[in-house]
Amino acid sequence: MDLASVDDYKKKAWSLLPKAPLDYYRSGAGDEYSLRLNQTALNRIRIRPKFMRDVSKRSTKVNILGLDLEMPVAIAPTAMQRMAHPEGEVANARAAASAGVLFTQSTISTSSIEEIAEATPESPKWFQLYIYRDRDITKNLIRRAETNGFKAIVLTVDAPMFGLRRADIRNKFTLPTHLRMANFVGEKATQIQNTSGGSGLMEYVNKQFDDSITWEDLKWLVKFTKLPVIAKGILTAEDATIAVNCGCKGVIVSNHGARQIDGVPASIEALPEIVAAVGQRVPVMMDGGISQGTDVFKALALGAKLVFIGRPAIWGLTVDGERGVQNILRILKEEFDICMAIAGCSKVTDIDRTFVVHENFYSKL
Ligand SMILES: Cc1cc2nc3c(=O)[nH]c(=O)nc-3n(C[C@H](O)[C@H](O)[C@H](O)COP(=O)(O)O)c2cc1C
Ligand SMILES: CCCCCCC(=O)C(=O)O
Repeated sequence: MDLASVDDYKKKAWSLLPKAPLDYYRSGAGDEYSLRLNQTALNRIRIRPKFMRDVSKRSTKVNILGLDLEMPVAIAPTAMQRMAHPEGEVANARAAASAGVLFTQSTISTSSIEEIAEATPESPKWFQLYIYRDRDITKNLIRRAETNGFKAIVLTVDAPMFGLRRADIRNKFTLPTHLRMANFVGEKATQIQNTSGGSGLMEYVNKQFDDSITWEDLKWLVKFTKLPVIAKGILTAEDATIAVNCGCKGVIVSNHGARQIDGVPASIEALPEIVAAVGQRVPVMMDGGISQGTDVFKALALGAKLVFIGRPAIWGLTVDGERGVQNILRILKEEFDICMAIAGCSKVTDIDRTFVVHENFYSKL
């Protein structure tokens, strides 16, 4: 098998995608220091395996906010997936459904809420929300997610503005004309225009997204929707505590794939302080740099209940559509299961803080 790891899929996808979509998917903010850090920080964590523990019967299953999931890996919301494959988000959601994992749909999708619901009526899915200046647009998205079987609203809190993504500026990035922002048919928010000569998406976001939002808006959202609300993009204990006090039923530790501010910590670095702050009250989840089963294990050992993958699913989608994402999920599940077994864990709840140390631990030797 020549595609045996997420990294194999990444390399293949990079060779297939045209420059502008590849740069959009791949890149991070600024000099991309935090982008590299998302993975190097994971590599600085060492697993402390504990042997001879009868791991003959194992399960990778978890339950998150009432959802039974085959493994603690979910699909993160990523925008505009039809640039990667003609079936875009629909293929990604179908792959998640067949693997029994959670799919999160982005507001900025090239497939609509209704298309995702029709393609995967029974499977677990959450809807990721950006708050638009036009509150009617925002309310309409929430109501459609509710009536179409989505089980939570994931409010992304780290995007009052678009991060400085130089590749998109250089490429004058815009959505190819055969694609559409599928959640906004007939509304002004459908179109990305590029009047600035820079990134069209940056222009769109800075025009449409509400940069005045505060925690009061989160409180409004918690009241407005009957679904649980989860805050995504949390990087500090302070914000995690506020989010939970505002009524969030979960938090996602994330630096947005390092696409918003360069110089922020890796998500895995921020995770422990957030687990310490709110981990007894709500599930703490994380994303950023997860590319192997051992990364999943490390995040869980540091207190995450669920991890998300963004780019890895896009690489799978690019290479082979629904089947490509299925393979990415299969690879991660196998790798996670093998890691659990050899480290001495039969079930996900066996994984705890004692299974990892920072590499500095060994420099004392
Ligand atoms: C191409 C791309 C598009 C994204 N679009 C969104 C989005 O629409 N909403 C959102 O909350 N996060 C978005 N993110 C961030 C992801 O949800 C997630 O936080 C990040 O990709 C995780 O890092 P990873 O790509 O290393 O797995 C996007 C990330 C990428 C790479
Ligand atoms: C930060 C707002 C960006 C909206 C577009 C989708 C997205 O989140 C991304 O990272 O790209």
